[in-house]
Amino acid sequence: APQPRSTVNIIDLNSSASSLQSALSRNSYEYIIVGGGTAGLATASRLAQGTKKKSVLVIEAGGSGVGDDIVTIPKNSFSFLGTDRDWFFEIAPQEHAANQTINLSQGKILGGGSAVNGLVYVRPSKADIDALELLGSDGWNWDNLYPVMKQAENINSPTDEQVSEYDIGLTTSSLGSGGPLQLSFPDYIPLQHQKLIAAGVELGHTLNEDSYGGNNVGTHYSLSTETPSSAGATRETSEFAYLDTLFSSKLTTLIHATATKVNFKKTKNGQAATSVSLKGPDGKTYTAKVASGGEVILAAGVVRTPQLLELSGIGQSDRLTALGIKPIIDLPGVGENYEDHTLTLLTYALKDDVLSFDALGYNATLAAEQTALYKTKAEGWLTFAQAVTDFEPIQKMFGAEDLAKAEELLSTKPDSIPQDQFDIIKSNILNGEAQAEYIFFNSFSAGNTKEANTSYISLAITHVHPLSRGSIHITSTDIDVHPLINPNMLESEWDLWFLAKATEYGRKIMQTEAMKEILAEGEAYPGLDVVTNEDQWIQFAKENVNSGYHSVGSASMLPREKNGVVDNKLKVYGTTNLRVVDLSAMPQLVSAHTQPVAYLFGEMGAKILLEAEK
Ligand SMILES: Cc1cc2nc3c(=O)[nH]c(=O)nc-3n(C[C@H](O)[C@H](O)[C@H](O)COP(=O)(O)OP(=O)(O)OC[C@H]3O[C@@H](n4cnc5c(N)ncnc54)[C@H](O)[C@@H]3O)c2cc1C
Repeated sequence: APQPRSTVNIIDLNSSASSLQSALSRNSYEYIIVGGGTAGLATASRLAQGTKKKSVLVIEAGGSGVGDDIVTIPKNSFSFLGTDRDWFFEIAPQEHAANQTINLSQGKILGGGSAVNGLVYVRPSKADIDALELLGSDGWNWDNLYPVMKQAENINSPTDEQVSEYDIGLTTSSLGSGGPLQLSFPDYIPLQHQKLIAAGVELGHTLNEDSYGGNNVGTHYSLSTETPSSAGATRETSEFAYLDTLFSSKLTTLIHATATKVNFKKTKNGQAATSVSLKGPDGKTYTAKVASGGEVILAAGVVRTPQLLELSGIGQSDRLTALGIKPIIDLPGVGENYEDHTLTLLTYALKDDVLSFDALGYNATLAAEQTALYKTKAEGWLTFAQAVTDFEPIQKMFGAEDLAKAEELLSTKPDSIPQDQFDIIKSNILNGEAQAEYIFFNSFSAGNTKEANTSYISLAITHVHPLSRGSIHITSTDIDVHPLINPNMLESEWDLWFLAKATEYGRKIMQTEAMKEILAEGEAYPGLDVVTNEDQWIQFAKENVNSGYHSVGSASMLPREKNGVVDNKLKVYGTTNLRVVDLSAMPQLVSAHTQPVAYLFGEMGAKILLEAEK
């Protein structure tokens, strides 16, 4: 059960900066975790519970999500955009995508991405996980990591009512039980989302009721990171799941505290982290000291972990020197090998009697009813964020001509991807692993022809294994200046063509008999007569590509000679005691949403550190 907040040791620098100053000057910490996000809090809580040492400190730039409706109500996912829980990142103009600049909001809050994301909880495939070992990280394979993924989880099986109302099938034994992270199905699943399963089946997709066991291909109901209605139907974040349940008095968490640099001393075994500099809301700099034998663990996310490494003198020496930073470790991989899922959206109006979240905006009675239902019984529309996903391989999506074209495009390695990553992805594509994901956003989410009093739905089409690789680098020594974020979207010809074809296939899904039962005539965006041939779909993909908010790779776990930044113990090359546990260490994207991988890395970080104590 969650601990009462008064027992969880959180120091808010907004209100207690002066007491912190004295606490930090008196104490040093065996483990300092920079970033209290998805992976960071999993590592911190597990470490604090298991360590024989005395103290664990978390430094988080944002505040707490407790009592915050934007965080806790599942329906409000994505409502953090543009609020003070948002880092406001933006991707640099994308040369291969019509020079678009693209939003890359990320959570600036305890829980990080887990506090603001779409709540989708889906498992990567066995092949995605085995790729880690193939890329050079011994021991990082499905057989070893599947139990670690399960250790994070507590599956709440669908209730009898949910099974009978929605026909939910799920192999629950493929999920963990007894872990801190509550997973469940929302009380309410809109009809249009249910139809996505029927549409897939109509097109010959596999109905996969065991998508958590290593094979994720097919259409299925998928779990959300939320508690069941019987426990309030609130979002699970790493704050609520880990910090509030795996209680340890050894753990101190600073909020509204921004780490600015890790400081080192040279030893015969490499650079040793001695302290972390941080900045409070008052602009003052504080120092958190690392105790003898202690470790610093970076968990600041895919954008800000490489930023901190570079600001601390670890990265491409020339780049650092040019900015006036003294390089202490020349590590060319820092900020490289970065990628994100690419995504397009198609929008459709629903028939008059089928309603989406848009109706909450034009029907005040419905909005009031649903709010009351949620507040009193934890039921109804507000419990819902997502519940259906469909992951498809090219063999299900394409006819013979397109399959031949795919083989032809894959005969040449694109420039930015290393050969071994390319070989793995290519063989997965040809072996029938999922390459495109289809989900609905339950509202008008793209286009400019929104009619009043009309409910819409948008189909999101994601390319899950892009080949293009980009980079994230600082351009300033100021922690508050965002790094230059360039995923290099659609650089590879395969990425562009596949995203275009997968989007076109999305329209096919929307033209099934199952969809005709709920959709109004036509297509609100882009329009059935606007995009009609392959060239137009390619242009559409270029001009409309979005980020899937699933960034990885900017401080990759790879061999050093392959541009790696951390080894298979998540330790930064050239250091004795600096680790990375967030998704910057994940070297390659998966055919899944990424929070389960962040929890996996968080759990692995603690496991590795606790084993090192033995
Ligand atoms: C809008 C959105 C929707 C998404 N939807 C889904 C979904 O439905 N399902 C899914 O599986 N995944 C989803 N994701 C992706 C998933 O949430 C992320 O991949 C995952 O949370 C990343 O975890 P992380 O630990 O690497 O980083 P984060 O969780 O982002 O944690 C980084 C933390 O570090 C803090 N921080 C950064 N810099 C500093 C600093 N200098 N000092 C102190 N603290 C710092 C940040 O505030 C943050 O709390 C979504 C992401 C977003 C942004």
